Amino acid sequence: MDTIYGKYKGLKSSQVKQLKKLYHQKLPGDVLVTPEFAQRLAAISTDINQPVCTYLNRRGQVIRVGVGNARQTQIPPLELPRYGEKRLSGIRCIATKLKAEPPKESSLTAMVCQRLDALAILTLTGTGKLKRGGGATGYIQDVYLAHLLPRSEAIAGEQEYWSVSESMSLKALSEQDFLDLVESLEAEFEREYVAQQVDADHDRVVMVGLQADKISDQEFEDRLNELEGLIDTAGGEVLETIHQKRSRPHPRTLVGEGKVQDIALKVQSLGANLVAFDRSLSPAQIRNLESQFGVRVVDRTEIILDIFAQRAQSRAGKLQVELAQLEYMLPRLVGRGQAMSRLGGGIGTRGPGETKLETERRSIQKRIANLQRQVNELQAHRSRMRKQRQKQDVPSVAIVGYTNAGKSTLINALTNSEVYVANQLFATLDPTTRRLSIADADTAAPQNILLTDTVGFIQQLPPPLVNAFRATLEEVTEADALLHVVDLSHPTWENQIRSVMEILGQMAIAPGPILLVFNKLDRVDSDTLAKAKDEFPLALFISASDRLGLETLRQKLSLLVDYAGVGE
Ligand SMILES: Nc1nc2c(ncn2[C@@H]2O[C@H](COP(=O)(O)OP(=O)(O)OP(=O)(O)O)[C@@H](O)[C@H]2O)c(=O)[nH]1
Ligand SMILES: [Mg+2]
Repeated sequence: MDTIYGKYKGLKSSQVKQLKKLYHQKLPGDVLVTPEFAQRLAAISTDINQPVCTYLNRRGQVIRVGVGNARQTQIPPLELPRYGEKRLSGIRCIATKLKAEPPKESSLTAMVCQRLDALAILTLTGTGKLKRGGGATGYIQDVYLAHLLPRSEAIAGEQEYWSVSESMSLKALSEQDFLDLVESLEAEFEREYVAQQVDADHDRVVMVGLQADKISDQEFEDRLNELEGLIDTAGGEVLETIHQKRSRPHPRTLVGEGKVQDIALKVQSLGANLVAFDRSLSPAQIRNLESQFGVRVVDRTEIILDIFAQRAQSRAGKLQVELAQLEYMLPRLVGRGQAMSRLGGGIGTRGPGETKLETERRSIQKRIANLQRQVNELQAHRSRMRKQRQKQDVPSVAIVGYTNAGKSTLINALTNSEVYVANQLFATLDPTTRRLSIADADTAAPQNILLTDTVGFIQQLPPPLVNAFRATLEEVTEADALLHVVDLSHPTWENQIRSVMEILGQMAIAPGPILLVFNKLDRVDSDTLAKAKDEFPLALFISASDRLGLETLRQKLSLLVDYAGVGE
């Protein structure tokens, strides 16, 4: 109870003692601050020639004393007694300021991030008188009172997220009806919260991108657009995008300290419940960021995993997704566990909490081993099926490509099937194989081939997914030949080709011959078409949905399997 926070090093022990004594003060519950407390705080602050912040709960108890401004002494959200956009945190800050000027934006931001009941700023005169018996007078010049604004008011008034009073007297401040202020604010927050819940069946997301040196502005923008698409597919709504250029990521929080504050402010002011990063975050980074934002933090991998989890239909699909999720989760268990035990709070929870965590970890490891075994069985089963097909000498062709390229549309168009097609990322998770009859290139005799539609690729495919989906991906590597479908109407089609080739290159078994097929021709302008034809003279150009160029594709398919050396 007598820790002094902030920059108190170099203070005399008598001064530290004075600061610690502030913890013994108790104010009446219904006043913001008493003149006596304010003057005494100002006297200490004047003595040490530094700003001092005190944090009080609604019972009038001092719960934190810190040397420095409101930003430097702030309480991390997870350590606040209560936290959530529905209410205020129940803590107010009484702060001194050496210069006679209104509070700075960084202090106000800190107030928003902590959802403080109020922030009172006392500016100093630089002198004053100590009275006998410990009282003080004359230390305070101007007083400002700041508090959060309900969102509707902030938007209507095109103001910031806070309101700051004109300078007032200490007497006026101490006569403020404090309880009335916080109660009316909270009623408004509650109303907004309920209104928001009504149409909130989705996550409200603040998206964060970090632009490294080597990435061009265009590439960065494309990546963020893709992340927004992923969030949208996962069922979230991006309320705001924040980015930062930085040559080296910050080890603890990825983005810099100032940006962390910006993000926290946005989270609070927009009522977001999720922050999504366009990067992989380490378990420690997630932990640090969550404690600053007070809401869940996810990285790109977790979003992709979430989409896969929502999409998985078959037993095999669910199995592989669960495996990927657990593999991703295991190293992160420690962090979330600590956050949780802190929420549970207090003496006695820590020991058993850790033990429980250890048990949990072991049971997850067991489950992973179990799932691995099942995936191995699946892999063996698929491999037996393939062997059988090979015995029958039916050539197989797998359709691969970036997600949303039109692979499923193509297999439907070629084989009159009804594989699920949607303008979503990762619409297909489970491979589907269909028989296709084509005319042999040489003899014109009818020939059967097997066409397999598979899961789409994406740049930087998360490693746990690659591992978990190896049974599915083997359908690709074990096929006699590949059709690589590219959405030529997509602005980043060239990068998408590169990403797909990279992923294919990383597979254990080298794929057979690849036929490049540019799709969505109906939506492509002539310049792009000319460019693609120039760069890829051997490619085919089709529109799967408009059934354009499919006849040529059938002919080429026959040549392709001939070339692959099967089915003769
Ligand atoms: N304009 C146009 N749209 C197409 C064409 N082919 C597919 N689409 C659309 O593109 C979207 C994605 O098609 P899918 O066939 O589901 O793509 P996919 O490659 O299977 O995607 P994933 O399974 O998610 O990896 C759908 O909205 C299709 O209607 C085309 O030739 N032209
Ligand atoms: Mg598909």
